[in-house]
Amino acid sequence: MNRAEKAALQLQAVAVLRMLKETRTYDELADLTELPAGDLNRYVNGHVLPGVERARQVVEGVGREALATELEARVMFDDEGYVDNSGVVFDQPFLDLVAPVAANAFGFERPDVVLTAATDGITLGAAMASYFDARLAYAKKSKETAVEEFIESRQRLASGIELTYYLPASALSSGQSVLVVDDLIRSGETQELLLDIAAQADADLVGVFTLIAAGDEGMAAARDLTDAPIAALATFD
Ligand SMILES: O=P(O)(O)OC[C@H]1O[C@H](OP(=O)(O)OP(=O)(O)O)[C@H](O)[C@@H]1O
Ligand SMILES: Nc1ncnc2[nH]cnc12
Repeated sequence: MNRAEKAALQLQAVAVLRMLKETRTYDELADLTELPAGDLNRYVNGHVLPGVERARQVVEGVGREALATELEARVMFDDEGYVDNSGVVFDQPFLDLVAPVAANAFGFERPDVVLTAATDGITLGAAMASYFDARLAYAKKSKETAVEEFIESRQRLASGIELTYYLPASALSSGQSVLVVDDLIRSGETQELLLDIAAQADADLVGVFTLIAAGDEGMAAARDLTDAPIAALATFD
């Protein structure tokens, strides 16, 4: 890890601690993190930065668990099992915290491109792309005006409806490394289309990350399509 990467990790830990502090006293934060309350106060107020090892523990351990708990509290299911995740995907600062935690906890390599599906994947995709200093590409259900060449992927869903995603061909090139992300994986149909687009582009898949796995069907479908790591921040039955 070079100096800049260490500094970034230390600042991420401070951001995680500040998020946790919003709903906790310093004593509660000390219990949760097993760090002294006085030190935590100095980190949260920006007077001192946590050391690199402490920062790593906060980001990988406490950060991941706390973000998963926060995510679970914000996601609503209706009577038919549909997910309302607007409390998460509309909150860019929250997603900006998820990105480093997910990247560190699940060990994704830095990609050249983060690929997602419009619409709800875009804010997570932007957070991940910004964290990795990578480009963001999002496939859409319609063709962008004035773009001439697309990579497109179509499949007939279980419902009989056909779903097509289009990505401007210039957004993903042969040999580029790509991390596929989305807010939700349920049936896995969207993942199949995104992974097919990555394969058509001849890109190298470094992994798949979703905020929410609703059941295992979609995660299993994605696992069948790649050996790259596949991770969810939270899983719901
Ligand atoms: O695993 P699956 O069953 O494919 O479901 C997951 C997909 O469903 C949602 O998008 P949706 O198709 O509702 O489009 P939207 O983001 O435009 O709402 C979500 O953002 C994922 O992309
Ligand atoms: N909001 C949603 N909830 C559950 N499954 C979905 N598949 C696509 N959108 C969904």
